[in-house]
Amino acid sequence: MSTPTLEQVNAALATVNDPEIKRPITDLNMVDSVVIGEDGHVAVVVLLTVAGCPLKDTITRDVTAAVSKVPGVTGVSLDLGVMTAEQRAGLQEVLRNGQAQREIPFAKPGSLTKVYAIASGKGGVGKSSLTVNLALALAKQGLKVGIVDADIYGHSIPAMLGIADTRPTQVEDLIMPVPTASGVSVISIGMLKPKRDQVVAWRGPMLDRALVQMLADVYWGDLDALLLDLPPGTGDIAISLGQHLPNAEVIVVTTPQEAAAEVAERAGTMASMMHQRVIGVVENMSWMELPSGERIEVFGSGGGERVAETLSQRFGYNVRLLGQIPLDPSLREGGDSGKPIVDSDPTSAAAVAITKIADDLSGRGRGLAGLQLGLTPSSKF
Ligand SMILES: Nc1ncnc2c1ncn2[C@@H]1O[C@H](COP(=O)(O)OP(=O)(O)OP(=O)(O)O)[C@@H](O)[C@H]1O
Repeated sequence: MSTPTLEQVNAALATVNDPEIKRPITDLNMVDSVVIGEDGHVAVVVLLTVAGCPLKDTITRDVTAAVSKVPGVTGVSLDLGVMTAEQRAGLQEVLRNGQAQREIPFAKPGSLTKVYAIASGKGGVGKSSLTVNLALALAKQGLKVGIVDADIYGHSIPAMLGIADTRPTQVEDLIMPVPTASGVSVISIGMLKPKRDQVVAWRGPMLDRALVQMLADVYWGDLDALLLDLPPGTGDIAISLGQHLPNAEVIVVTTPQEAAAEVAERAGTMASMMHQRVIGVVENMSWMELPSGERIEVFGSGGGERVAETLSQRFGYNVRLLGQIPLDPSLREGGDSGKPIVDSDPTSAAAVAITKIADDLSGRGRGLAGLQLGLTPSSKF
């Protein structure tokens, strides 16, 4: 067989994506050199963005597999180097694509990314569980999905996705979101703290800076959907989000309980004051199904319907009940073990309910109804 050509090897390398940036390593100037021996042995040097890049094994595996497939290749050796400061600055330039720093791509007119803010009145209603499972369900449909975990009190998203100990890679002042096994990109407010166990006692301006950092200083690439897990209640992050991303669409999570519904209505109203559109309500922990098929309504009933009706009346547009998710031990187990049920137990009742909500969301058109125009908080409510 004839010796492979440089074009063939380069074409093979162009099929390898950097796992964090999700673009071909050839576009990112990560391929430093390719030497093809007469015996068909190919020696490749790939430059990592930072020393100790957590995904170097993935890059090694993918490069070796891609080059091995080229006809005539008898062996592949791969050396990993590290980019110089100058090369990293060049990469940052490529990634920013001429865009000014500190610009939030999702806030730009014409952005095609759907931004969903998952809000709740109080903690513990399942907002984070819904966020991760909804993100995975959307990713399963082939969408490119990102999650911003902005829940300063909880920031439980990384653990729920099995990436609790992963720190994001930084290329100069651009942060790479952490990729999960399911292909969802994640950044968490917990990843911005110097130490994981540090308590966040940030107030308005610090929180605002952290939110902007997660939106503007993270390389998100082209996302179809971005999900934001907000802290419970109507605090500083909700106000900042309204100012920076007025086009975000809000999903309110509640349990069926009367008292929970009342505080959920407040969270929805807050979003509307920030000129964001509340697109629907998700009722979680709606019932528990016994092996006999009997349903026990552990937290009562009607909360989700009530919040949807109240907000519809208040805003003058239809706020739908998007779905009801039953209490399901496998959902809790999936969260605790870092393997969300939409992936690990997709036929469970809760996973089916969440997948239905994802189908509903992705089936919606973009239309003018979802676009928000104002920036300043109104005092209508
Ligand atoms: N439908 C469900 N069935 C069983 N367990 C659930 C369900 N929804 C949530 N849980 C469990 O309830 C706990 C709280 O859920 P989660 O962390 O998602 O809530 P949260 O609203 O994000 O809370 P916080 O805002 O305080 O972080 C978790 O242990 C989660 O696994």
